[in-house]
Amino acid sequence: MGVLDVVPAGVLTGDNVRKLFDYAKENQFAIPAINVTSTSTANAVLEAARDIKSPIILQVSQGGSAFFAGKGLSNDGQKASILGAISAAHHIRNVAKAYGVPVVLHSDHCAHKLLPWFDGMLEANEAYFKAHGEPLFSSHMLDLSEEPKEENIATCVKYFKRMAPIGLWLEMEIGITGGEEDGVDNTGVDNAALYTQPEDVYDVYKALSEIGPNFSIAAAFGNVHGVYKPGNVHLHPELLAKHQEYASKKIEEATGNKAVKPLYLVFHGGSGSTKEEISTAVRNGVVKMNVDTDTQFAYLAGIRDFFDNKKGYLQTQVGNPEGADKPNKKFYDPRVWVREGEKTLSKRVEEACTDLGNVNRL
Ligand SMILES: O=C(CO)COP(=O)(O)O
Ligand SMILES: O=C[C@H](O)COP(=O)(O)O
Ligand SMILES: [Zn+2]
Ligand SMILES: [Zn+2]
Repeated sequence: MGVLDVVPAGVLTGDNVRKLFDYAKENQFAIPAINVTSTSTANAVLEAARDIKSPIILQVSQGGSAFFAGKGLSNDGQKASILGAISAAHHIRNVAKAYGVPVVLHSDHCAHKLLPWFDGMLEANEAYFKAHGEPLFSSHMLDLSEEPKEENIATCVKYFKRMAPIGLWLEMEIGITGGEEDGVDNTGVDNAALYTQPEDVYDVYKALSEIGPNFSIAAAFGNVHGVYKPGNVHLHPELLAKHQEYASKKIEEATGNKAVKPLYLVFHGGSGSTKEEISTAVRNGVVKMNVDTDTQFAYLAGIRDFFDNKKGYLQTQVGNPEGADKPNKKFYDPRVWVREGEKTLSKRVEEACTDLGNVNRL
């Protein structure tokens, strides 16, 4: 039995998202969530998933969404980020089935000051639900981890009550991801905030599970966005086992039911992580790992190497090392050099899938 026996190809919504994550948890693998900023990057990620027969998660950040709509648009009131996220979602929905893989369509960190972006996407989901009986996206992340815990949870509860009835998954963050995210600079946060405690994770579980089962928790275990000199990031994915055990114990006390690894956990800052850190995280119930920085670098690599290797063909429209009258159109056509970035991006996505055990899963 494979993933396609459990969920269909194309964008998943509602309980299908949970069915996919349950299947991943039961079979000890996780799915990478790759940040996409254009149709080119989105297609390259889908292509990788198709080639290695894997389900995949595509996500847009607030800045990535604005880029999708075009940097030339004003982002006053998050207008461009809302429009870009909707455009990305429609594009991905339009092509996902053709790639033949199940896709989770997600939006990334949304801090308090970015809530108007979230509100705009939520309105689009509600309108789409009215017309099609399912939301436009699969899931969204709320990141109120900079706020006091009570406020973080209360805001998640408020939004989840609106999301659950239309079949949207919620990812929330408790404990802070270090480094930089969307204009939020977490480079100097207190070290303790980078490691979430089991009691705090359970508080989230308790509050959200009263509304519905379709949510995940990005509990911090030293995660940092970006890639730094070795030794600067101290990841402790083994701590995630304590969250699962604590939640199991509390659930059993409250209901009498035994729950094995009841939490759906999310790994932020996947770039630069070791294979060992990744497999420990998966063993402890991580179902989604975000990768952005490494795939950004991978997209550049193909284009950079093309420019280096074809330098003599890219200086003028006519004239190259093969002759002064030779045209260079087939070298400067963006479909040629952008494609080189797509190929190297696809390879890096395949590597992320391999690290997570997400290969040949359809
Ligand atoms: O967590 C991420 C996006 O939310 C990605 O982090 P990296 O850029 O470190 O891979
Ligand atoms: O927050 C983490 C993601 O890598 C998003 O990054 P971004 O804001 O640069 O798009
Ligand atoms: Zn955060
Ligand atoms: Zn993140």
